[in-house]
Amino acid sequence: MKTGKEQIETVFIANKNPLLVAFTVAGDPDYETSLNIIREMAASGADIIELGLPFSDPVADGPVIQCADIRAMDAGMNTDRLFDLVRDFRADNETPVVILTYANLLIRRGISRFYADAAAAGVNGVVIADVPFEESDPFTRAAKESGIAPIMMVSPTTTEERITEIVSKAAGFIYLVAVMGVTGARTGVEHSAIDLLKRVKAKTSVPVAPGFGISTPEQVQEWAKQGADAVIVGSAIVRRIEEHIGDPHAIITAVGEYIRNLKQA
Ligand SMILES: O=P(O)(O)OC[C@@H](O)[C@@H](O)c1c[nH]c2ccccc12
Repeated sequence: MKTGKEQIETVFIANKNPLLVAFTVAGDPDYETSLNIIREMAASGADIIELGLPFSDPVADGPVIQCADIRAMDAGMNTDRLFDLVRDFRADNETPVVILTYANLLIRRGISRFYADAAAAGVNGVVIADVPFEESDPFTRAAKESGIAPIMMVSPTTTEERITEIVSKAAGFIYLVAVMGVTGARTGVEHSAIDLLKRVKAKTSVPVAPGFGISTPEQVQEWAKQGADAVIVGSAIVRRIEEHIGDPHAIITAVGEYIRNLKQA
């Protein structure tokens, strides 16, 4: 059987066009609707699902995802429930799942235990929003032991030297932070990010996926043209959930329609 990390690699190899990584906060607005949202994202063409494990102090997140974190926590989401959610999704779906969260939640559970439980639930990769490269070793090691891809981040301010070190530890894909600041939809594609994509790709064969501020089909097309291996879209999806709170059916329709639009691009 393939490890979680190998399943991510397989999806990249099987697709010539850039992949779509679709983010949502686990348990937003509630467990059942969230499960239906991730099923719909996969059915509408998302190649990888990125699930945010909500945290009380999400320093890298903008207002849209912060509010989603609060909705999900109020509805009872936590680490155990996250793994239940992945397990329920896995009952009939093989789309790779990457968890996005903050270091505190891994440390609180015990780093090894977090990765072992994640692997048992069917998680393929883990991104930690607030661990600098210098402190990433215990996480990367535990990820490796569990067959989970440690997804590493690079940003426009990362030095050449650091990029070299980061890509040497990376697996699954590399998360290219396309704009400085917090998560949230923006327009256009910054030159510094395109330049960063070229610099990272020159150093590694691990796929590179820009995220932060991507929301329009035009941006997706631009990234495809520039040679991105995937694009990551978060806040724009979460915004569609927020717009239809109280109407689960409308949430699913809006998310599905939006994903299909991006996928076409
Ligand atoms: O929301 P945006 O701008 O589309 O960016 C993707 C992002 O949502 C997702 O990958 C993410 C959500 N929270 C994060 C925290 C850090 C890094 C990345 C993330």
